[in-house]
Amino acid sequence: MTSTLILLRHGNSDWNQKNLFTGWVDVRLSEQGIAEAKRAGELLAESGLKPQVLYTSLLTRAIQTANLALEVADRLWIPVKRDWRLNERHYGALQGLDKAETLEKYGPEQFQIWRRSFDTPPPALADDAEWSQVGDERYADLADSELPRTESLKLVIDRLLPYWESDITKDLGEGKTVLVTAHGNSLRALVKHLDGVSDAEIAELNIPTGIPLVYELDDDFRPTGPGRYLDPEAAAAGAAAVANQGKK
Ligand SMILES: Cc1ccc(S(=O)(=O)Nc2cc3c(c(O)c2O)C(=O)c2ccccc2C3=O)cc1
Repeated sequence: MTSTLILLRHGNSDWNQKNLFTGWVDVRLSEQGIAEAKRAGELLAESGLKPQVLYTSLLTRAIQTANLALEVADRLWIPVKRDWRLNERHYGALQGLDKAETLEKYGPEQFQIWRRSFDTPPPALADDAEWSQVGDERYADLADSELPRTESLKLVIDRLLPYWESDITKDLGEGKTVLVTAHGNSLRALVKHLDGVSDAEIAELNIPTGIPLVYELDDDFRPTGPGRYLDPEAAAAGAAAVANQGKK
């Protein structure tokens, strides 16, 4: 049975505005991000797509984005499943730092290594650090050994794909239209799997915020064609903006 998958990256957040590594720090959408989420709802409504189940991470910015978009699309009533395995990449000891602080603390060489690496995580965040998630109620069901203190993109993929296989594909297998509202790196992991992007190329893939990306999937949950953004022009501009962020 074929199915439709809609990926939606949360809108701009308060820490995006401050250009801070956010990761698992639970920040809210900025006013810009709220507007982006509402626009995503308009694009969904105009497309005629009708999400039948929602998956989100445990982070407020993704949950807000989904709620705002579904409210505009008049689909707030659909069932929702939330899981940590859709969370953003954990940025370890970089959480809460901006680019300048990171360069000052670790130096440009290490900065570039991390930035370009697929499987080298930043230093682990100490359990007593200001932006640690240790003791956060939303992760109470995780064994302490399961709670990340830092992640590489590879580790994000390693924890996300089992959830894709065990949960998300079940709804897709029933022919449902599934909306996944998540984060830049967790969605990169999904797109890498769907489009067969190489380890070397994935770090250069920038998914724009607030623009639904739609895949039609076959019986094996493989795309029947390329993913399509519901606003291709805005998506191209958004992806370029994310890429240019790194050139400042
Ligand atoms: C908070 C922040 C710091 C640096 C930038 S950037 O303009 O330099 N671009 C940038 C930087 C990085 C990264 C990035 O994607 C990026 O666009 C990373 O993915 C990354 C992953 C693990 C450790 C460090 C990095 C990283 O420094 C953007 C945002």
